[in-house]
Amino acid sequence: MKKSPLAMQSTSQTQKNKPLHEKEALVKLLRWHFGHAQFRDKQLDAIQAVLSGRDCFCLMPTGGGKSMCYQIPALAKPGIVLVVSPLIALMENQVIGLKEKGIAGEFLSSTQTMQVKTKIYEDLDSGKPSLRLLYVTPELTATPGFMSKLKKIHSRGLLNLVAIDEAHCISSWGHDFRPSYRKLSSLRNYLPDVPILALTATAAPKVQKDVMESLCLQNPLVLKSSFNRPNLFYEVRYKDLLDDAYADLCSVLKSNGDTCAIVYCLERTTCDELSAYLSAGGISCAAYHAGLNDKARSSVLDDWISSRKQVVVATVAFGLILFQALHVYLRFDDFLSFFCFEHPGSCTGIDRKDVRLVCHFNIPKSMEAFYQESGRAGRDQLPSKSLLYYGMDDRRRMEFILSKNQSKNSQSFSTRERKKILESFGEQIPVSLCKNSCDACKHPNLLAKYLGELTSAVLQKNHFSQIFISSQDRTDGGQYSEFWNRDDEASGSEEDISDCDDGIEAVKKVANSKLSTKAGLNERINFLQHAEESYYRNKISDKQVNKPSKNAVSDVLRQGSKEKLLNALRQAQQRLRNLTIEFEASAIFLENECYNKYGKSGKSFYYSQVASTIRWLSTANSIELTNRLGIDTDSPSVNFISKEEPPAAPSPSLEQRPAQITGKELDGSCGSENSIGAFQTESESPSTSLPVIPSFSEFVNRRKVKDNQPNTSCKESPKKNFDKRMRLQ
Ligand SMILES: Nc1ncnc2c1ncn2[C@@H]1O[C@H](COP(=O)(O)OP(=O)(O)OP(=O)(O)O)[C@@H](O)[C@H]1O
Ligand SMILES: [Mg+2]
Repeated sequence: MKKSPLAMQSTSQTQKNKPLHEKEALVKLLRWHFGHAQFRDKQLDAIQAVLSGRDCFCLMPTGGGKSMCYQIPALAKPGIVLVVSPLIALMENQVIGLKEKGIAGEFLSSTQTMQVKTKIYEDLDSGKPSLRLLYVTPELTATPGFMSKLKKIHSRGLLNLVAIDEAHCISSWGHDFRPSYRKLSSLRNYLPDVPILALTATAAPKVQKDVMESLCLQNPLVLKSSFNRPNLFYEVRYKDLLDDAYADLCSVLKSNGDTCAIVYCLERTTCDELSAYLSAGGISCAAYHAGLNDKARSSVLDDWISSRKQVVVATVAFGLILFQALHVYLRFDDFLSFFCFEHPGSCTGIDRKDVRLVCHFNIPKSMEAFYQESGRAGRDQLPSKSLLYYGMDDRRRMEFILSKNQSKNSQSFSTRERKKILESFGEQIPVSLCKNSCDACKHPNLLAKYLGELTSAVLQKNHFSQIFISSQDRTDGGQYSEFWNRDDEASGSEEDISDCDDGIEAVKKVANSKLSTKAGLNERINFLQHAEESYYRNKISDKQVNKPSKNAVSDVLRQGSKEKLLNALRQAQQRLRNLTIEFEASAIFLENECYNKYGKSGKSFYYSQVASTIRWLSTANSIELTNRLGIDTDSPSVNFISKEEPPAAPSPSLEQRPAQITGKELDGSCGSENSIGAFQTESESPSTSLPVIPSFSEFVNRRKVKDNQPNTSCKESPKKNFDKRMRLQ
């Protein structure tokens, strides 16, 4: 609704030594032009400071009302306020808003026609410009032509203020550095007595200092509102614990009813896929990213702003690179295309007041970006929500991108988001300030449960992507263990432990696999052992265990393992000669055992059990083997060719384990001593049930017992012992 500007107080007011503009006159302007009853926190202080000619640095939360701090001064006295803004779209957005209120505002940018620009310049040169606010990009202020026009306006005493919006872009410490903003430091040289107002919503203390120094602010009034957005509820959901994050988001949007929402994604492809999925689920939504042509983008924006579309699924460019802005930042395109996501930028100013939900479907690149983007919600100060989907894969990807981009590490978004956000801007707050407006405060137990499950899931997925097979002294004397990461393991299913022609050789081959981690062997053994124990302690809920994940043991893998076990059994028969068993049935039996014990816990454990079994087969003597396979002779899967009841092997007492190999065993006779690797859990004596292959923990514990035994004989190192067996083969 257009209104004529209120009659401005003449400068004669200053003769009465009254502050140039008293509060009630300014409140009148606020009510008359913008319809707001009162100034918000710090707005009046900033306005009065700049009207009195003082520099001001103003830190206000997203949606806090920073624009008012320069729009009111433009109405309070004749002349022009110059506003420097990083985005053409933001400038256009504000100028449209001003014109609707009858306030003469314009913006200058490379996207305008010469005709429009000429008209603006003529007004500026007229000596009595009608313009009150002129928005420009930092690039334009750096051009000599524009600066000479500005100096002319200034020489006529018509330049009242230079406002720099999104001032954090000046600082390279900021999350949104714009090199062109650095040029603004020359403004002070050319316009020494014009007050400068720097405004931002996201600036940590270091950035604040950098901004004030770069702009050469003189004794500025520093106003810092709390970054807190009390009307925002922060929630984190963990993708690694969800069956389907897409479906989860769809149900969240549906439960929100027909409210307006923004969903931020890292990449265009995710935008398109997610938008299509949500549309198919009945959500009125559209994708928005720089891959759309200008026409498509402006229609998506119009539909969303006019509520024809409920949800926009956008790359972080949404508040940043709208169709016009692209022309200004074109040079960034090559940078963008490399990361195939939009210009990482402060998602400023898209001023739709009633955004009730902002969802980050991928983790944002920094806390500042998260704050800016989540700040698009609830700009009318009504209760709104910020929902972040946190996934380990997303985090790894973001860290890769940031490492390429030499930026700060991506933040870990876990709990107490509000507290973390405010602290990242240097604002210490008591947890009580949150007043249950984040999931950590509102549902602490639920969150603790999720984090526990997430830890186990991540351990199983990420740290168990390494498989521990056994430890041998390295041929070069160093210590190593057979850790290899999941990729090897996956590729290893063709050429790993027993695909070589000799099981022992195969174990050696695996044993020589290079380390994939830097930690020492013992630390890794301990780590893996604790992880295995804690895994079984906080067993992931059935839903998770049964969840088909890429770590599941597939039939193909099981078939491969059975073949390996079959090979190992054949090699044992060659070694022991007098062993007559049904190989196929025995291999199936042993593989079943591995699967029954570890199949549900994922590939890592299952593989290590198969490997342990193969290692055992390569060292067990006939008695142990027949015991292992023969006690349960009724079992359909195990039939012995030899009919006589195999003698039950005496259960080796603990101190004998692991026994040394004796010459007798090596010639295949069934010595009563144990052979290396013949572990049995003390709870099982051969007569009652099969000797079990030690679990990883048992294997480690036995190793520790052995390592701690007094060195009564010059024990052969497993390596030497290993070679001896090789020679005797
Ligand atoms: N004193 C006030 N009373 C009520 N509403 C206000 C007041 N000042 C500003 N607003 C409204 O608050 C909303 C956000 O204002 P503005 O766009 O200036 O915020 P901002 O601080 O620039 O946010 P951002 O950091 O996201 O750019 C606008 O809709 C504006 O009309
Ligand atoms: Mg703003």
